[in-house]
Amino acid sequence: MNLPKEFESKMSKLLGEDYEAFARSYEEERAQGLRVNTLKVAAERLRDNLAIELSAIPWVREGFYYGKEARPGKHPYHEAGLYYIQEPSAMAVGEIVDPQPGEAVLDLCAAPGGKTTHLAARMRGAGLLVANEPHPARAKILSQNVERIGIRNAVVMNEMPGRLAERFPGFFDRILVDAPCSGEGMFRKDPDARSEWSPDHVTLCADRQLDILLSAAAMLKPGGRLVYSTCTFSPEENEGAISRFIRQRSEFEIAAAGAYAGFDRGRADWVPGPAADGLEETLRLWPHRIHGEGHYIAVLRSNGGQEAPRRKYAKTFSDTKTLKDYLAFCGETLRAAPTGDFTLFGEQLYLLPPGMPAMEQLKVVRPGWHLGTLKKNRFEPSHALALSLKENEVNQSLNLASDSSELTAYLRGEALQTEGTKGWHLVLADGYSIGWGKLADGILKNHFPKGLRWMGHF
Ligand SMILES: C[S@@+](CC[C@H](N)C(=O)[O-])C[C@H]1O[C@@H](n2cnc3c(N)ncnc32)[C@H](O)[C@@H]1O
Repeated sequence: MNLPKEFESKMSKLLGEDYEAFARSYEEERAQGLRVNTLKVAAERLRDNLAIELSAIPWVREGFYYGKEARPGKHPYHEAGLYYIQEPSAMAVGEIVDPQPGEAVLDLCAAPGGKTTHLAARMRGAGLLVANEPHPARAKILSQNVERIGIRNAVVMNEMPGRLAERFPGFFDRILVDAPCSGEGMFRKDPDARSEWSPDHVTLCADRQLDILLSAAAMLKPGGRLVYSTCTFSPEENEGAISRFIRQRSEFEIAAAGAYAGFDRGRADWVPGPAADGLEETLRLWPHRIHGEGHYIAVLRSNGGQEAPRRKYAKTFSDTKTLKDYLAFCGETLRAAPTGDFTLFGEQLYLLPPGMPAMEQLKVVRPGWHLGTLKKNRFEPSHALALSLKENEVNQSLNLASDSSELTAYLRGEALQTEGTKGWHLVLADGYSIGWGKLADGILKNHFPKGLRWMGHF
């Protein structure tokens, strides 16, 4: 593989006798992984049911390697959100953030959503997860992944970290900064990272990382946990960024990130400038030591900072007049109506996660659990609602085998012939929700979203 020359000589100086093994790893096949969405299915169960050979990734209990011939992205279970395809080393980050149900958690650089979807599964639908991504097109992809994975308690935003810091001082229990970086750890996977690399780009990334960390710090509760990760090797962006940050925010200290077989320790001796205490508690993941790409992970704990001021909560409503058609839909279709703090964006009805602060003047892509559209005199359920429901939560469903021609026809957008009660039916693949259909006179009208439909190449 053609690597930038200056990168090679820098790594050779840093790694010394390890450099040869490191360089050889670029000639090897990269690892491919999927992480089971435990909001929907237990890891062992998916492993038993998916006709793809999976082997355990040692550092994450719901993560598996799959072989290079397998195409898990083209399986109905992927459409049903039963797993997220994620680079194996990246799965260590969610494991180390370790969010708990009921907490307020921020994923500040979140697209396309690998870590967001991991954090959500660990939160088990309880608490508030804010997933933010400043790049608009990437924020949209993040939002689609939140939908597919069936997350009910996430708000997706499209803001710069500084704007969020003004609005959420001292608010979050845990924050993840999975920072934009020079991507040296992804050279095997991503040719663009190779062609964009330069020493100046490394410096630019390091300065931006410091800015993002300072914004994140302002949003953390006293005693909160801030996890910083990159997919690069450069000390400037890793131990260096952490050291510069702690010099500016002395109430932070490095906390132990844990010990995992094959993971190395951070290197204080590589820091350009004064090094923070405790860098040996941070983690370096090397492609020549584990079956995964390069990563760096640091855990920071705040021992001071700002208490959250009293805040304004997001505007909600609960009048049954506005909700009439929604409640009628729930009565017919669902065993229990989702209730809580409702909000309307145009005619789109959402349930806010509990404790969500006011969002005025912020760019919000998804303000919570999307229930559907309040049309004139009727309610149309959303794809997000379908993907977050289980078979035992609906009155009518149509369960199709994942390898059946009926399911393929459904995923292509075709209507299906079936008998049953008139009205909305949750369509399932082997018992896992995949979309809506509306039945009348023996024909199930297809409500699988047009943009997701399977075309000829499947
Ligand atoms: C490493 S990627 C995040 C990957 C994501 N966490 C995941 O697991 O799927 C970094 C993200 O940060 C975003 N980003 C770029 N500049 C940023 C900034 N100034 N503040 C926050 N995020 C930024 C990028 O657009 C990119 O989506």
